[in-house]
Amino acid sequence: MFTTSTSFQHVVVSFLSTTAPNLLDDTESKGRKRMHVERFSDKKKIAFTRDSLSQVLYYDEFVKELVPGKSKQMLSRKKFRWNPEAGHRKMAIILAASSAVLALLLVTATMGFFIRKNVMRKRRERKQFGTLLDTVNKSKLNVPYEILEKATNYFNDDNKLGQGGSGSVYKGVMPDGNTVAVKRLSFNST
Ligand SMILES: Nc1ncnc2c1ncn2[C@@H]1O[C@H](COP(=O)(O)OP(=O)(O)OP(=O)(O)O)[C@@H](O)[C@H]1O
Repeated sequence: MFTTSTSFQHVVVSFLSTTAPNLLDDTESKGRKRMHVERFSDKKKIAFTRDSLSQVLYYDEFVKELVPGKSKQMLSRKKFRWNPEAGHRKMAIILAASSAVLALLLVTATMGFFIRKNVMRKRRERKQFGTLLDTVNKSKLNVPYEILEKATNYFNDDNKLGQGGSGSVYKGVMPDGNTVAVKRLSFNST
């Protein structure tokens, strides 16, 4: 059922369901409770069409947007004020607020993730470096450079055993009498 009243101030609609737009059909509305609805923001223009109303009814907020009027009315023909824009505005505010909160949560979580990852990596590197340093310090091969110089006769060419990709290899005799091969690393800056 969908008609305008004689004063052309109100639109009479069948109040059937907040979720089923198809119930606006004339056949379906027969014998159902009726009420007056008027536009809150623009009473003079009866701008409702069957389409726009059915769209509005489709929203769950429809009932919440209906505010009881003040004048004397029959129970079955209650007058309501309805601001169709209010629902959208409220929805827009809720959407904006939830999006902002969600975005903030996302940014915080992402930052937290990367900070934690960085801290864990540094802790791991420190641990690994510590282990490496320990190994080198405790190793018997941790020999002072001066001893290697003496052992190889100051990296004399006569002691050279060969040439590798990262340096020359020299024969050396350690203070304890052991013969060793010493690689003298050469760093190329180019
Ligand atoms: N223990 C050793 N005893 C005798 N000669 C050695 C010894 N180690 C290396 N050499 C000699 O030094 C040369 C270069 O050895 P090196 O291990 O440096 O080769 P490389 O694998 O090419 O080096 P790099 O690892 O720097 O690329 C060898 O070809 C060999 O002649």
